[in-house]
Amino acid sequence: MNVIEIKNLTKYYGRSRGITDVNLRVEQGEIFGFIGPNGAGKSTTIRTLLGLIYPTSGSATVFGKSCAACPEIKKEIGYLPSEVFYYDNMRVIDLLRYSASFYKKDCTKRIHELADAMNLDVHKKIDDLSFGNKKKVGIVQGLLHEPELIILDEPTSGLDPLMQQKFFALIAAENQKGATVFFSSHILSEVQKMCNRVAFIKDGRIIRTEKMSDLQENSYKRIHLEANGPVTSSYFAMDGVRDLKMEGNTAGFLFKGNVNPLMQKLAALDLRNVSIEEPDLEEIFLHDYGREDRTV
Ligand SMILES: Nc1ncnc2c1ncn2[C@@H]1O[C@H](COP(=O)(O)OP(=O)(O)OP(=O)(O)O)[C@@H](O)[C@H]1O
Repeated sequence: MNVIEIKNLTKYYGRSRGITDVNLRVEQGEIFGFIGPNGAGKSTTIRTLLGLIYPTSGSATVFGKSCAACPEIKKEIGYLPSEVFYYDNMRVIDLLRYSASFYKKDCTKRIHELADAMNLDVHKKIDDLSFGNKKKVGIVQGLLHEPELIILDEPTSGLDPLMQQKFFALIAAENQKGATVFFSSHILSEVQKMCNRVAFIKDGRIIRTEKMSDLQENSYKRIHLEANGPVTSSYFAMDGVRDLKMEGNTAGFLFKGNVNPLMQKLAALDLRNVSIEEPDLEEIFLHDYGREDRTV
């Protein structure tokens, strides 16, 4: 079953483009990544799914119900916005109890489990929390009712690396229990760790939807090396190397494919330093996808 189904969705804010002709489906139990640069249309898509804004044309459904016509579907969604704003005078626990009061179940136990998992002191006043701790309040608030669909919009901004790990473990556990996750981000590595499939959005349009396993096999890595002597291009004359740039004792290039033959060749160099980086989004857009449309 498709938990999310978006068909030919277009949203204009007055005359300015939000998203154009977006098509997406997210199946039950998936962790689906939604990735794109600033202004691409991620939040617009999410706000439409939550029924906070209405499509100019096309449709969006969650659990088979129209997002525009059925505001009650919000109760089945756990939403973590990219930025959280609260009444500063409240205590964390009071805010969380207030949020829980919108659901027809007792969320007390889950509130404390989540707060413990995220090292959040629920007895503090919100005013006294750091940005990262406020973000944790948002995480607990989004998950306390054990939603069947979790929508995350840039969820890790403001969390330190340890908390990011804890957060991802929480989301993975919710997914294991059956929750479907829609995960919007502009950080590819974050999405790569978690997701089964990913859609790329740029300038309001989906330019590609890809299984994560295919993406990892097919994407270029950026390799930089510095040798103790001059480097010649013969070391890099092999399939999978492109955009080779050499200067003195250094070389930089993109590589796709089996790394073993490359490493064997490079082992002949007297290397001072080497780095292998995952490509950033722009590189993936530029080198792997261009501007073609393709979906799986
Ligand atoms: N309320 C609004 N009024 C007018 N234009 C808007 C509004 N909200 C978004 N837009 C425009 O819609 C486009 C998509 O914006 P959106 O916020 O959905 O992108 P995003 O991918 O979430 O970006 P970011 O990563 O920066 O949050 C942008 O061109 C933006 O300027």
